[in-house]
Amino acid sequence: MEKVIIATKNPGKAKEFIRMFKPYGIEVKTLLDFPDIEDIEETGQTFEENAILKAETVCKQFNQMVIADDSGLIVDALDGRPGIYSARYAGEEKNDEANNDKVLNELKAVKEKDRTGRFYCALALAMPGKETITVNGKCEGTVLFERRGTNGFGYDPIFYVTEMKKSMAELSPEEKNQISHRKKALQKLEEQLSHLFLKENE
Ligand SMILES: O=c1[nH]c(=O)c2ncn([C@@H]3O[C@H](COP(=O)(O)OP(=O)(O)OP(=O)(O)O)[C@@H](O)[C@H]3O)c2[nH]1
Ligand SMILES: [Mg+2]
Repeated sequence: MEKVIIATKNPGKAKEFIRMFKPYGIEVKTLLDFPDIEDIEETGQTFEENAILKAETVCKQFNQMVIADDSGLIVDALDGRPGIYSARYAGEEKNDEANNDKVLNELKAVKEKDRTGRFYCALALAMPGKETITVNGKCEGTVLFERRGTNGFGYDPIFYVTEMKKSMAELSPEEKNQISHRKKALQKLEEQLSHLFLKENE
């Protein structure tokens, strides 16, 4: 693979993908490079369905290999919410601060041991004339009682990563990219399609 379009308009995701693809020497463009492309309505009932929808729509428009990411935070005490509605949990305008406030508020009375959850990422790779491939990755943790850290985006400040003993927003970009749901999903894609992911010196 020489170049890939990531079908996202989320600047936080875009940054993470650009960094993750660096070692492969693969040219990455995102929809932030193509501001005229219209928003794709996420009408699916699952992360996978939405990722496929985004990847296939953009693949048709560009006739090129496209990866889409549909992701979100799943909180057990909230029956899986915000889930596929993570981006717009507190309203249509996609406000990270308001989303975090809403989750913290809903969990106000929930004890630490019951605040478990995970970030989930579904990736879909759409290729002209081929079957779309989907993979997923998860990152387990708990929801904090207040924000911690300033890195990352979205719910990162309120999500404590069990494996790292830090909030996601306290991790450096490199650290987050080693353990994130997004990285784990991309690793699975690489395992399935190793011939597309050769590093520059291989
Ligand atoms: O703290 C976070 N760290 C993460 O690593 C992360 N990954 C996803 N999310 C949340 O889930 C929504 C995705 O929704 P989503 O997949 O529809 O993306 P989006 O609408 O933001 O952009 P697009 O890719 O659709 O253009 C995002 O907006 C965030 O609220 C994350 N939050
Ligand atoms: Mg979206």
